Amino acid sequence: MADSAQAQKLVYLVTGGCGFLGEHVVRMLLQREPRLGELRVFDLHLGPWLEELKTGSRWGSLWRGGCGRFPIPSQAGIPTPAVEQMILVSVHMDGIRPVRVTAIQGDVTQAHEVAAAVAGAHVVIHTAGLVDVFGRASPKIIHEVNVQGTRNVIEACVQTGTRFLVYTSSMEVVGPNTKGDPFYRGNEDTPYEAVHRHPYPCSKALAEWLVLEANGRKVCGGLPLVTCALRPTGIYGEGHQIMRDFYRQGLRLGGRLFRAIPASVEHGRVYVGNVAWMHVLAARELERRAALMGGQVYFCYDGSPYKSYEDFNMEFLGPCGLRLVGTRPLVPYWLLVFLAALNVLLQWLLRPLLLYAPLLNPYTLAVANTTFTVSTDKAQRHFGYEPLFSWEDSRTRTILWVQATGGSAQ
Ligand SMILES: NC(=O)C1=CN([C@@H]2O[C@H](COP(=O)(O)OP(=O)(O)OC[C@H]3O[C@@H](n4cnc5c(N)ncnc54)[C@H](O)[C@@H]3O)[C@@H](O)[C@H]2O)C=CC1
Ligand SMILES: C[C@H](CCCC(C)(C)O)[C@H]1CC[C@H]2[C@@H]3[C@H](O)CC4=CC(=O)CC[C@]4(C)[C@H]3CC[C@]12C
Repeated sequence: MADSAQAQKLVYLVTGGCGFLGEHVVRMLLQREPRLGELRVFDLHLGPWLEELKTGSRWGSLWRGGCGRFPIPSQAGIPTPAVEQMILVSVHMDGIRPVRVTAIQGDVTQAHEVAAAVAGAHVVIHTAGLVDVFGRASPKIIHEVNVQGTRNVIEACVQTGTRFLVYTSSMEVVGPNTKGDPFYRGNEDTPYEAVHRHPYPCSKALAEWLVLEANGRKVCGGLPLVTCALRPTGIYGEGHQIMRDFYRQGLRLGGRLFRAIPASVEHGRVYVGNVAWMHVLAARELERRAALMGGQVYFCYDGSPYKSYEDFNMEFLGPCGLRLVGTRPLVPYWLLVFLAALNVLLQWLLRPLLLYAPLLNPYTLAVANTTFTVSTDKAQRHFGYEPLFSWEDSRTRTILWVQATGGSAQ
């Protein structure tokens, strides 16, 4: 990748580009990546928001320009997945410039679809994943999407000559572990016994390992692949479905939520805009700092305060009119453990009839009830990451989003 913005226009691919985080990564690239020439947005479900980009009708106006539907040519005989292209004029930080946005409806578990999307890309940001800790999907599907999907992305890079891969990992790769050991303000080198049983963290850990292992592999053309993995803590912000679920639950309960977790348990959280910014920066710096960044992991963090999961949510839900009842948990912990186990049983019994997947289960209870916070400057030292959004900004943006969409079906 060349240094000047004029010298080379780069092709970026964002897998999972229509998800909660992926959408923010896409928008961040359009706003803040001066060398962006083409942006490929790959997702199983494209959703309506890409269309809305053209009119700028969601989260502020970014866009002007036209759109056309036409197939991209099949690369090296590989059949292409469903593709829509838009030539858009992005209002970038440093001026107005054309960017080709290519929406690709595809499945990361299908190697040929991934290869077609990756061919010709300079950088891949792989955020696609199945985020399920509620038992909605089977362990097999979680493994297929998160592990086999990641393997397909790596192999596609190797086959097609794409050299730079940023992977969205998770704090869950480290913990909380099955013993519930606290991880207090830890960094990437803090010793911690990472032991998992749940399919989601197991799959993320395996996928992260694949990505890091692939660093240095020769891609088509003979140059080495450069990879790194970012490990966000619990992400919040515009588009966070669980936050909206809690808001709606609070409204149903007459404007109240009931404390279940002690206020002393700290749970790490990070604003989605800062997670997106960290991805954009990491992707940008991977070539220049390949020796330093290649094969590395980075916790993804910002200035969000260390609080319990519920107290943190109240930073947004409070200004939206909800109240958290109780300074201490209202039900004893043993009862929560019992209810969580009961939910597992009910999920199993009801499975032939319906999908019962409540928020409370033994895994989510353990995660919410175990201190896990990070404090590190590794990303700052390695590629100059500083949060783009202050805590006040992040909070305001999230509150406005909850207020705007909390009661609607959006
Ligand atoms: N939400 C959170 O708190 C955290 C999320 N992460 C990671 O961040 C990434 C993004 O997560 P979110 O945006 O929260 O989830 P999300 O569910 O909103 O986004 C994931 C996207 O991947 C797409 N996808 C799923 N299966 C696919 C497949 N087979 N082929 C192509 N696309 C597929 C989905 O359609 C969705 O748009 C995931 O890899 C997740 O593991 C990491 C840490 C915390
Ligand atoms: C749903 C949980 C809160 C329920 C509280 C209860 C049991 C009292 O009703 C959420 C608590 C912690 C969340 C997880 C955490 O933020 C880390 C995550 C990282 C990821 O990579 C994916 C999402 C998640 C597992 C996140 C999921 C919801 C919680 C378990």
